[in-house]
Amino acid sequence: MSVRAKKHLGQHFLTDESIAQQIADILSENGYNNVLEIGPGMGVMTKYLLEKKYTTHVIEIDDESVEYLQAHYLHLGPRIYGKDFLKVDLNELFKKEQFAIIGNFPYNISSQIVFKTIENRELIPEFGGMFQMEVAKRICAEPGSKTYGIISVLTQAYYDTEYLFTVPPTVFNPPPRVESGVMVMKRKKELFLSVPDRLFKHVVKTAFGQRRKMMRSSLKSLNLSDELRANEIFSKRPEQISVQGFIELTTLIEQDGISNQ
Ligand SMILES: C[S@@+](CC[C@H](N)C(=O)[O-])C[C@H]1O[C@@H](n2cnc3c(N)ncnc32)[C@H](O)[C@@H]1O
Repeated sequence: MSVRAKKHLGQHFLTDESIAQQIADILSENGYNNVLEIGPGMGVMTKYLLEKKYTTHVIEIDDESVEYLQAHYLHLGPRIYGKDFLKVDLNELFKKEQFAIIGNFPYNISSQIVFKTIENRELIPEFGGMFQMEVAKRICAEPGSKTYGIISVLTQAYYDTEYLFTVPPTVFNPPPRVESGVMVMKRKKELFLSVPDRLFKHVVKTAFGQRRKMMRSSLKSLNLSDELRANEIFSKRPEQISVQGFIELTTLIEQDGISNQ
């Protein structure tokens, strides 16, 4: 028995055991006793996770895969949840204990997985696995590069990210149309920014909404004072501004808002 791949669930099963093992090995195993695998499918990575010292939890939306996992792996002790990762309450699932996330993620909900991780960062010190290569590279991109954008800044504000290696479509069944990339992120010491998350997110999204323009025009809708708009950061384009630069900019905008009231 094997699981029939369902396109709407982003199911591309990894067929190369050594890559599955390499991905299972990317977590540091420090500072937590639990690991949550998102989308285990037929468990190609799960069996390597089960050899580690932590408790392995897996969450899978597809009933057929859940049945397969129960039949083949239940005796090895994973906690299996037949649920949608995007809908589950992680605090309730882990009773406020720290856990790492790993997976060969469903590519159709990649950014949502990353954003949910950031929202729950107090629980999640480490996150690693495989995305569509372009998404993995965007998450890890540095300022000045073509791929540097909203997801790079919003992730790197809270996590240090590292792109590890590229995986070709030929090692999946069915093969995806694009290459895949494996990356890892480690939570920064400071869990909270010195500015409100919502304002930071709004500034970053507004700035990259018009990525070719200078900040002076892309942030026009924020009604900033002329004095602030004269600051040299406003003559830059968003891709030239570091994560720290965006935090400083948000501080200035917050103060400007206060002094404008
Ligand atoms: C790219 S496949 C990887 C399967 C397996 N880990 C492997 O490497 O062969 C992604 C898996 O995520 C599951 N999935 C899709 N959406 C999900 C969601 N919202 N919550 C949990 N699992 C999901 C799919 O059913 C599928 O098994």
